[in-house]
Amino acid sequence: MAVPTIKQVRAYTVRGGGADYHDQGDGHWIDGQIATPMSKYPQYRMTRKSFGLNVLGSLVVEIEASDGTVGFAVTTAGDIGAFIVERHLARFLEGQKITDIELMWDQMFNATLYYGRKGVVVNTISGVDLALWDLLGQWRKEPVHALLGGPVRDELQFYATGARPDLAQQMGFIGGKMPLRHSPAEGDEGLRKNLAELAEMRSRVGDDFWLMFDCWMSLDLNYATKLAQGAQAYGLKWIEEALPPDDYWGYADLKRQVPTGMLVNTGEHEATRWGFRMLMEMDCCDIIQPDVGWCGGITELIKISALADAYGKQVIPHGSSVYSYHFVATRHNSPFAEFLMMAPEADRVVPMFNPLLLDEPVPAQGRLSLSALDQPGFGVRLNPDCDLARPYTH
Ligand SMILES: C[C@H](O)[C@H](O)CC(=O)C(=O)O
Ligand SMILES: [Mg+2]
Repeated sequence: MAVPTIKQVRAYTVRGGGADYHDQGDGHWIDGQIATPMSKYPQYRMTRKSFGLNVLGSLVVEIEASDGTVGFAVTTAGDIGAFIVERHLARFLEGQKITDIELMWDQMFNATLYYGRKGVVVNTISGVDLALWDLLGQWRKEPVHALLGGPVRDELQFYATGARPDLAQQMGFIGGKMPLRHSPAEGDEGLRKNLAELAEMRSRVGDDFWLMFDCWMSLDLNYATKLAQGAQAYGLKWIEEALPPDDYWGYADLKRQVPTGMLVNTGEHEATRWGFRMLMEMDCCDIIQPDVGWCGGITELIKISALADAYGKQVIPHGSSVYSYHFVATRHNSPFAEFLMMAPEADRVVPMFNPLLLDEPVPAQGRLSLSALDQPGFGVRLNPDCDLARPYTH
Protein backbone atom coordinates (compact mmCIF):
# COMPACT_ATOMS: atom_id res chain seq x y z
CA MET A 1 0.00 0.00 0.00
CA ALA A 2 1.38 3.40 -0.98
CA VAL A 3 2.17 5.59 2.01
CA PRO A 4 0.31 8.91 1.82
CA THR A 5 2.20 12.17 1.97
CA ILE A 6 1.39 15.21 4.05
CA LYS A 7 -0.83 17.58 2.14
CA GLN A 8 -1.37 20.39 4.62
CA VAL A 9 -0.43 21.44 8.16
CA ARG A 10 -2.74 23.85 10.02
CA ALA A 11 -2.25 25.50 13.40
CA TYR A 12 -5.13 26.80 15.53
CA THR A 13 -5.35 28.43 18.91
CA VAL A 14 -8.04 28.35 21.56
CA ARG A 15 -8.49 29.86 25.04
CA GLY A 16 -9.95 28.50 28.26
CA GLY A 17 -8.67 25.22 29.69
CA GLY A 18 -7.70 22.63 27.10
CA ALA A 19 -3.98 21.99 26.84
CA ASP A 20 -3.30 25.22 28.71
CA TYR A 21 -4.78 23.67 31.81
CA HIS A 22 -3.71 26.63 33.95
CA ASP A 23 -6.12 28.83 31.98
CA GLN A 24 -9.07 28.28 34.32
CA GLY A 25 -11.74 30.54 35.82
CA ASP A 26 -11.23 32.48 39.03
CA GLY A 27 -11.46 30.46 42.23
CA HIS A 28 -10.09 27.25 40.69
CA TRP A 29 -7.68 25.48 43.08
CA ILE A 30 -4.93 25.62 40.43
CA ASP A 31 -4.98 29.41 40.59
CA GLY A 32 -5.06 29.67 44.38
CA GLN A 33 -2.01 30.63 46.42
CA ILE A 34 0.76 28.32 45.21
CA ALA A 35 4.47 28.85 45.77
CA THR A 36 6.24 29.89 42.56
CA PRO A 37 9.49 31.58 41.53
CA MET A 38 7.41 34.82 41.46
CA SER A 39 6.20 34.52 45.07
CA LYS A 40 9.03 36.76 46.24
CA TYR A 41 7.02 39.63 44.68
CA PRO A 42 4.00 40.12 46.98
CA GLN A 43 1.87 41.45 44.11
CA TYR A 44 2.31 38.14 42.24
CA ARG A 45 1.95 35.79 45.22
CA MET A 46 -1.75 35.06 45.54
CA THR A 47 -2.57 33.74 42.06
CA ARG A 48 -0.45 32.47 39.19
CA LYS A 49 -2.63 34.18 36.61
CA SER A 50 -1.43 37.47 38.16
CA PHE A 51 1.98 36.91 36.57
CA GLY A 52 0.63 35.49 33.34
CA LEU A 53 0.66 31.73 33.77
CA ASN A 54 -2.24 31.47 31.31
CA VAL A 55 -0.99 33.85 28.61
CA LEU A 56 -0.13 31.22 26.02
CA GLY A 57 -3.38 29.31 25.51
CA SER A 58 -3.67 26.03 23.63
CA LEU A 59 -2.17 25.20 20.27
CA VAL A 60 -4.02 22.71 18.07
CA VAL A 61 -1.99 21.19 15.24
CA GLU A 62 -3.90 19.47 12.47
CA ILE A 63 -2.14 17.49 9.74
CA GLU A 64 -3.96 16.31 6.64
CA ALA A 65 -2.57 13.54 4.44
CA SER A 66 -2.93 13.13 0.68
CA ASP A 67 -5.52 10.37 1.18
CA GLY A 68 -7.72 12.64 3.36
CA THR A 69 -6.66 11.13 6.71
CA VAL A 70 -6.31 13.79 9.42
CA GLY A 71 -4.31 13.64 12.64
CA PHE A 72 -4.25 16.29 15.32
CA ALA A 73 -2.82 17.07 18.75
CA VAL A 74 -2.91 19.81 21.35
CA THR A 75 -0.28 21.42 23.54
CA THR A 76 0.48 24.67 25.36
CA ALA A 77 1.95 27.18 22.92
CA GLY A 78 -0.88 29.41 21.69
CA ASP A 79 -0.28 32.08 19.06
CA ILE A 80 3.51 31.86 19.23
CA GLY A 81 3.30 28.15 18.52
CA ALA A 82 0.83 28.72 15.68
CA PHE A 83 3.26 31.15 14.06
CA ILE A 84 6.14 28.69 14.36
CA VAL A 85 4.10 25.84 12.87
CA GLU A 86 2.66 27.77 9.95
CA ARG A 87 5.59 29.97 9.02
CA HIS A 88 8.52 27.70 9.87
CA LEU A 89 7.80 24.03 10.59
CA ALA A 90 5.17 23.28 7.92
CA ARG A 91 7.87 23.27 5.22
CA PHE A 92 9.53 20.22 6.82
CA LEU A 93 6.27 18.26 6.80
CA GLU A 94 4.31 19.03 3.66
CA GLY A 95 5.22 16.59 0.89
CA GLN A 96 6.87 14.11 3.26
CA LYS A 97 5.65 10.53 3.73
CA ILE A 98 3.54 10.35 6.89
CA THR A 99 5.73 7.51 8.16
CA ASP A 100 8.94 9.59 8.19
CA ILE A 101 8.44 11.01 11.68
CA GLU A 102 12.05 10.67 12.81
CA LEU A 103 13.29 12.64 9.81
CA MET A 104 10.69 15.37 10.25
CA TRP A 105 11.48 15.68 13.98
CA ASP A 106 15.19 16.05 13.25
CA GLN A 107 14.60 18.74 10.65
CA MET A 108 12.19 20.70 12.90
CA PHE A 109 14.57 20.58 15.85
CA ASN A 110 17.74 21.45 13.97
CA ALA A 111 16.09 24.23 11.95
CA THR A 112 14.91 25.92 15.17
CA LEU A 113 18.09 25.39 17.20
CA TYR A 114 19.10 29.02 16.73
CA TYR A 115 16.04 30.23 18.64
CA GLY A 116 14.69 27.06 20.19
CA ARG A 117 16.15 24.11 22.15
CA LYS A 118 13.62 24.31 24.99
CA GLY A 119 10.46 26.12 26.11
CA VAL A 120 7.72 27.18 23.73
CA VAL A 121 9.58 26.09 20.58
CA VAL A 122 9.94 22.54 21.83
CA ASN A 123 6.32 22.64 23.11
CA THR A 124 5.39 23.45 19.51
CA ILE A 125 7.55 20.71 18.02
CA SER A 126 5.98 18.35 20.56
CA GLY A 127 2.49 19.31 19.38
CA VAL A 128 3.45 18.65 15.76
CA ASP A 129 5.08 15.36 16.70
CA LEU A 130 1.98 14.19 18.60
CA ALA A 131 -0.19 15.13 15.62
CA LEU A 132 2.11 13.04 13.38
CA TRP A 133 1.73 10.01 15.67
CA ASP A 134 -2.04 10.54 15.71
CA LEU A 135 -2.05 10.73 11.92
CA LEU A 136 -0.02 7.55 11.60
CA GLY A 137 -2.39 5.77 13.99
CA GLN A 138 -5.44 7.05 12.13
CA TRP A 139 -4.01 5.86 8.82
CA ARG A 140 -2.99 2.46 10.16
CA LYS A 141 -6.20 2.21 12.22
CA GLU A 142 -4.17 1.37 15.29
CA PRO A 143 -3.82 3.06 18.67
CA VAL A 144 -0.54 4.86 19.25
CA HIS A 145 0.44 2.38 21.97
CA ALA A 146 0.38 -0.39 19.37
CA LEU A 147 2.73 1.64 17.15
CA LEU A 148 5.08 1.96 20.14
CA GLY A 149 5.49 -1.77 20.61
CA GLY A 150 2.30 -2.59 22.46
CA PRO A 151 1.20 -2.34 26.07
CA VAL A 152 3.08 -4.08 28.87
CA ARG A 153 0.12 -3.91 31.29
CA ASP A 154 -3.67 -4.24 31.16
CA GLU A 155 -4.49 -1.11 33.10
CA LEU A 156 -2.88 2.13 34.22
CA GLN A 157 -2.79 3.19 37.85
CA PHE A 158 -2.90 6.86 38.79
CA TYR A 159 -2.00 9.26 41.53
CA ALA A 160 -3.90 12.55 41.57
CA THR A 161 -2.56 16.08 41.60
CA GLY A 162 -4.77 18.63 43.27
CA ALA A 163 -5.70 20.50 46.38
CA ARG A 164 -7.55 17.56 47.99
CA PRO A 165 -5.55 14.35 48.33
CA ASP A 166 -8.09 13.23 50.93
CA LEU A 167 -10.84 13.28 48.28
CA ALA A 168 -8.49 11.67 45.75
CA GLN A 169 -8.07 8.81 48.20
CA GLN A 170 -11.84 8.32 48.35
CA MET A 171 -11.88 8.32 44.53
CA GLY A 172 -9.47 5.37 44.44
CA PHE A 173 -6.19 7.05 43.48
CA ILE A 174 -2.94 5.57 44.83
CA GLY A 175 -1.66 8.92 46.08
CA GLY A 176 -2.20 12.65 46.17
CA LYS A 177 0.22 15.41 45.22
CA MET A 178 -0.63 18.81 46.54
CA PRO A 179 0.74 22.18 45.58
CA LEU A 180 3.05 23.76 48.11
CA ARG A 181 1.44 27.06 49.07
CA HIS A 182 4.05 29.08 50.90
CA SER A 183 7.37 30.06 49.38
CA PRO A 184 10.68 30.91 51.08
CA ALA A 185 9.64 34.58 50.92
CA GLU A 186 7.20 33.79 53.74
CA GLY A 187 10.05 32.62 55.98
CA ASP A 188 9.80 30.20 58.90
CA GLU A 189 6.14 30.93 59.41
CA GLY A 190 5.41 29.86 55.83
CA LEU A 191 7.49 26.71 56.35
CA ARG A 192 5.48 25.89 59.47
CA LYS A 193 2.24 26.42 57.53
CA ASN A 194 3.41 24.12 54.72
CA LEU A 195 4.26 21.38 57.21
CA ALA A 196 1.01 21.91 59.10
CA GLU A 197 -0.94 21.38 55.89
CA LEU A 198 0.92 18.16 55.23
CA ALA A 199 0.32 17.03 58.82
CA GLU A 200 -3.39 17.79 58.48
CA MET A 201 -3.61 15.88 55.20
CA ARG A 202 -1.72 12.93 56.69
CA SER A 203 -4.18 12.82 59.58
CA ARG A 204 -7.03 12.64 57.05
CA VAL A 205 -5.60 9.92 54.78
CA GLY A 206 -3.87 7.62 57.26
CA ASP A 207 -0.37 6.20 57.07
CA ASP A 208 -0.33 4.29 53.79
CA PHE A 209 -1.64 6.72 51.20
CA TRP A 210 1.10 8.48 49.20
CA LEU A 211 1.40 12.21 49.81
CA MET A 212 3.68 14.42 47.75
CA PHE A 213 4.50 18.11 47.51
CA ASP A 214 4.69 19.89 44.13
CA CYS A 215 6.96 22.90 44.67
CA TRP A 216 6.76 24.24 41.09
CA MET A 217 10.38 25.55 40.92
CA SER A 218 9.82 27.82 43.93
CA LEU A 219 12.44 26.87 46.53
CA ASP A 220 16.14 27.23 47.22
CA LEU A 221 18.34 24.37 48.34
CA ASN A 222 18.32 25.29 52.02
CA TYR A 223 14.53 25.69 52.19
CA ALA A 224 13.93 22.52 50.19
CA THR A 225 16.21 20.56 52.52
CA LYS A 226 14.45 21.91 55.62
CA LEU A 227 11.04 21.18 54.08
CA ALA A 228 12.08 17.62 53.23
CA GLN A 229 13.49 17.03 56.70
CA GLY A 230 10.36 18.43 58.37
CA ALA A 231 8.09 16.46 56.04
CA GLN A 232 9.76 13.16 56.91
CA ALA A 233 7.65 12.92 60.08
CA TYR A 234 4.51 12.94 57.93
CA GLY A 235 5.72 10.38 55.42
CA LEU A 236 6.16 12.64 52.40
CA LYS A 237 6.80 10.29 49.46
CA TRP A 238 8.44 12.80 47.19
CA ILE A 239 9.38 16.43 46.86
CA GLU A 240 8.78 17.61 43.29
CA GLU A 241 10.38 20.34 41.23
CA ALA A 242 11.78 21.99 44.32
CA LEU A 243 14.31 24.15 42.45
CA PRO A 244 14.49 26.08 39.16
CA PRO A 245 14.95 23.65 36.25
CA ASP A 246 18.43 24.95 35.37
CA ASP A 247 19.83 24.33 38.87
CA TYR A 248 21.15 20.83 38.14
CA TRP A 249 23.79 21.30 40.85
CA GLY A 250 21.15 22.19 43.43
CA TYR A 251 19.10 19.12 42.55
CA ALA A 252 22.16 16.89 42.88
CA ASP A 253 22.81 18.35 46.36
CA LEU A 254 19.15 18.07 47.33
CA LYS A 255 19.02 14.43 46.35
CA ARG A 256 21.98 13.78 48.67
CA GLN A 257 20.45 15.81 51.52
CA VAL A 258 16.83 14.58 51.74
CA PRO A 259 15.96 11.93 54.35
CA THR A 260 16.62 8.35 53.28
CA GLY A 261 13.69 6.95 51.35
CA MET A 262 12.22 10.28 50.31
CA LEU A 263 12.26 10.75 46.53
CA VAL A 264 13.40 13.86 44.67
CA ASN A 265 11.50 14.17 41.38
CA THR A 266 11.62 16.71 38.60
CA GLY A 267 11.61 17.28 34.85
CA GLU A 268 8.23 18.65 33.81
CA HIS A 269 9.92 21.83 32.56
CA GLU A 270 12.93 19.99 31.11
CA ALA A 271 13.16 19.14 27.41
CA THR A 272 14.92 16.80 25.01
CA ARG A 273 17.31 13.90 25.56
CA TRP A 274 20.11 16.34 26.31
CA GLY A 275 18.24 18.07 29.15
CA PHE A 276 17.27 14.74 30.69
CA ARG A 277 20.76 13.37 30.18
CA MET A 278 21.99 16.20 32.39
CA LEU A 279 19.45 15.35 35.12
CA MET A 280 20.48 11.73 35.06
CA GLU A 281 24.22 12.05 34.63
CA MET A 282 24.33 14.45 37.56
CA ASP A 283 22.04 12.19 39.62
CA CYS A 284 19.60 15.05 40.21
CA CYS A 285 16.49 12.98 40.91
CA ASP A 286 14.89 9.60 41.44
CA ILE A 287 11.98 9.83 38.99
CA ILE A 288 11.94 11.95 35.84
CA GLN A 289 8.67 13.63 34.87
CA PRO A 290 8.80 14.75 31.22
CA ASP A 291 5.65 16.26 29.79
CA VAL A 292 5.15 14.64 26.38
CA GLY A 293 3.56 17.85 25.10
CA TRP A 294 6.59 19.90 26.12
CA CYS A 295 9.69 17.66 26.06
CA GLY A 296 9.76 16.97 22.32
CA GLY A 297 6.76 14.69 21.83
CA ILE A 298 6.58 10.91 21.66
CA THR A 299 9.55 10.70 19.29
CA GLU A 300 11.80 12.36 21.88
CA LEU A 301 10.19 10.67 24.89
CA ILE A 302 11.14 7.28 23.46
CA LYS A 303 14.80 8.34 23.66
CA ILE A 304 14.48 10.00 27.06
CA SER A 305 12.79 6.92 28.45
CA ALA A 306 15.41 4.52 27.07
CA LEU A 307 18.14 6.64 28.63
CA ALA A 308 16.25 6.66 31.94
CA ASP A 309 15.92 2.89 31.83
CA ALA A 310 19.67 2.55 31.46
CA TYR A 311 20.12 4.83 34.48
CA GLY A 312 17.61 2.79 36.49
CA LYS A 313 15.18 5.72 36.70
CA GLN A 314 11.42 5.60 36.42
CA VAL A 315 9.62 7.87 33.96
CA ILE A 316 6.30 9.18 35.29
CA PRO A 317 5.24 11.80 32.74
CA HIS A 318 3.71 15.06 33.82
CA GLY A 319 -0.04 15.28 33.06
CA SER A 320 -0.80 15.23 29.32
CA SER A 321 -3.74 12.85 29.43
CA VAL A 322 -3.99 10.50 26.42
CA TYR A 323 -0.65 11.64 25.05
CA SER A 324 1.01 10.23 28.17
CA TYR A 325 -1.25 7.24 28.64
CA HIS A 326 -0.41 5.67 25.28
CA PHE A 327 3.27 5.94 26.14
CA VAL A 328 3.11 4.87 29.79
CA ALA A 329 1.19 1.75 28.78
CA THR A 330 4.16 0.56 26.73
CA ARG A 331 7.05 1.10 29.19
CA HIS A 332 8.26 -1.15 31.98
CA ASN A 333 9.85 1.82 33.73
CA SER A 334 6.58 3.81 33.88
CA PRO A 335 4.62 1.78 36.44
CA PHE A 336 2.01 4.45 37.20
CA ALA A 337 0.80 7.79 35.85
CA GLU A 338 -0.34 11.24 36.92
CA PHE A 339 -3.90 12.50 36.73
CA LEU A 340 -4.43 16.24 37.14
CA MET A 341 -7.66 17.07 38.94
CA MET A 342 -9.20 19.82 36.84
CA ALA A 343 -12.48 20.19 38.75
CA PRO A 344 -12.31 23.62 40.43
CA GLU A 345 -12.53 22.09 43.93
CA ALA A 346 -10.59 18.92 43.03
CA ASP A 347 -13.62 17.01 44.23
CA ARG A 348 -14.42 14.96 41.13
CA VAL A 349 -12.75 13.51 38.07
CA VAL A 350 -13.14 15.56 34.89
CA PRO A 351 -11.17 15.19 31.63
CA MET A 352 -7.84 16.97 31.95
CA PHE A 353 -8.07 18.84 28.62
CA ASN A 354 -11.71 19.75 29.16
CA PRO A 355 -13.44 21.15 27.09
CA LEU A 356 -11.14 20.77 24.08
CA LEU A 357 -11.26 17.03 23.45
CA LEU A 358 -14.10 14.59 23.00
CA ASP A 359 -13.78 10.92 24.06
CA GLU A 360 -10.93 11.78 26.49
CA PRO A 361 -10.82 8.79 28.85
CA VAL A 362 -10.55 9.36 32.61
CA PRO A 363 -9.64 6.99 35.41
CA ALA A 364 -12.33 5.28 37.46
CA GLN A 365 -11.27 4.18 40.94
CA GLY A 366 -7.81 5.52 40.07
CA ARG A 367 -7.43 3.11 37.16
CA LEU A 368 -7.85 3.05 33.41
CA SER A 369 -8.25 -0.16 31.47
CA LEU A 370 -6.19 -0.43 28.27
CA SER A 371 -9.44 -1.18 26.46
CA ALA A 372 -10.23 2.54 26.90
CA LEU A 373 -7.23 3.26 24.65
CA ASP A 374 -7.96 0.98 21.72
CA GLN A 375 -9.17 3.55 19.19
CA PRO A 376 -6.92 4.64 16.27
CA GLY A 377 -4.29 7.27 17.03
CA PHE A 378 -4.71 8.85 20.45
CA GLY A 379 -8.44 8.07 20.26
CA VAL A 380 -9.71 11.59 20.85
CA ARG A 381 -11.59 14.13 18.72
CA LEU A 382 -11.62 17.91 18.73
CA ASN A 383 -14.72 19.36 20.34
CA PRO A 384 -16.50 21.26 17.53
CA ASP A 385 -18.02 23.61 20.13
CA CYS A 386 -14.59 25.07 20.92
CA ASP A 387 -13.87 28.34 19.20
CA LEU A 388 -10.68 27.67 17.23
CA ALA A 389 -8.85 30.55 15.53
CA ARG A 390 -6.23 30.22 12.80
CA PRO A 391 -4.10 33.33 13.38
CA TYR A 392 -1.52 32.58 10.65
CA THR A 393 -1.53 30.72 7.35
CA HIS A 394 1.24 29.84 4.94
C1 LIG B 1 -0.03 21.85 40.78
C2 LIG B 1 1.21 22.38 40.14
O1 LIG B 1 1.52 23.63 40.67
C3 LIG B 1 1.11 22.49 38.63
O2 LIG B 1 0.02 23.32 38.29
C4 LIG B 1 0.94 21.15 37.98
C5 LIG B 1 2.17 20.32 38.18
O3 LIG B 1 3.25 20.80 38.36
C6 LIG B 1 2.04 18.87 38.16
O4 LIG B 1 0.98 18.36 37.83
O5 LIG B 1 3.04 18.21 38.44
MG1 LIG C 1 4.74 19.27 38.98
